[in-house]
Amino acid sequence: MILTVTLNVALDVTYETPVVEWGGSNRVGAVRRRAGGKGVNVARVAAALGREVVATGLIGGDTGELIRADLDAAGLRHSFHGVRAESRRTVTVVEEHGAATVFNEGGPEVAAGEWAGFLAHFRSLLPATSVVVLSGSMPPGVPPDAYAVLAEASDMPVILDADGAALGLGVAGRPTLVKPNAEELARATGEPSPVEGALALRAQGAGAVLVSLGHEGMLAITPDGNWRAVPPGLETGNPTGAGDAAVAAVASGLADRASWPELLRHAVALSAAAVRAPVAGDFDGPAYARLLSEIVVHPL
Ligand SMILES: O=P(O)(O)OC[C@@]1(O)O[C@H](CO)[C@@H](O)[C@@H]1O
Repeated sequence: MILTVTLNVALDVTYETPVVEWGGSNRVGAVRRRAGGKGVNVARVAAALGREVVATGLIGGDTGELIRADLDAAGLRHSFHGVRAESRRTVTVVEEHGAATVFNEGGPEVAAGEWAGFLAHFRSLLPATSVVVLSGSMPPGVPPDAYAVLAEASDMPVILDADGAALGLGVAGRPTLVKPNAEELARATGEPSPVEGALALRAQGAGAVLVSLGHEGMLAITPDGNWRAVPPGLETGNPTGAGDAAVAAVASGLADRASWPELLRHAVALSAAAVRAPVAGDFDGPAYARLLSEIVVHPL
C-alpha cells in the first residue's frame, strides 16, 4: 500500500473566473470544494491508477469533518490523527488564460502531544506500507525536522515533496527521492542550475532527485544515471496539483521497481494530464495514455 502523509490537510476551494481584477470586485463562475493538501491529491491520483492507498496526516475542527466527509464520498481510504485546532482552507483562482493564483492558509496550531500522538499513529501504519509519500507544508507547532523524523522511521522507499526548511531539513532523513520544482530547488540549495542543485541535494542525503521544469518536462538525477523527459507541447488548464500527479506516478513506479526512465516518462505524462483537469487531484485519462507515447526521454 502507498501511504501518503499530509500534515497540513486542506479544504481546497477552486474558483474559475474570466480574469481577476485586483483591487476590484470579481464575479466567480464555477466553484469547486474538495479535500486537498498535496498528499491527499497524491492519494487520489494513485487510487485512480488502481493503487491501494491510505491517506494520513493531521486533521481538526469543522473543516476537518468536511474533509473527512469528502474523502468518504470519494471512497478514498484515510486514517488521520485528530488535532484540536481547525484544519485550513486553500483558495485557487483559475483565470481563462490559464493563470492559477493560489492562497494557502497556514494551518492549525499543533500541540507537542498531538505531534507525538501522530508519530505513534504513523508508525502503526508502516507494517502494511510499501511506499511512503511525505508532501506539502507543515502546520505551525510541527517540528521543522518532522519529515526527516518520518523518513528515518520508514524502512521502505520514501518520497519527499516539500519546500523551504521542510525540504532542507527533510533530506537529512535520507528519502529515496525528492521532487522539487526548479524554484524550490534553487531556494533550497542556492544553485541556479537544476542539475547542480539536484547533485547538491543528493550530497545532503536525497537518494534521487526529480526536478520539475514546468512545461519543459523533468530531470531525474539518480544513483544510476541522469535523464531528462520532454513533453510534446504546452498543456493549458489548471497547473495546481500537477506536481502531486507526478509524485503519484513516482510512488507507483517505486512500488513496481520501474526503471528511472520509465518512472520519469509516467511522471511527466501524468503531470501534464493533470493540468488538463479542472481541479487538483484529478487528471485527464485519455491525455495520460496519449502523452506516454509522445514523451521523449533521453540520458543527460
Ligand atoms: O501549503 P502546501 O501544502 O504547500 O500546498 C497546498 C496546496 O496548495 O497544494 C496543492 C496542490 O499541489 C493544493 O491542493 C493544496 O491545497
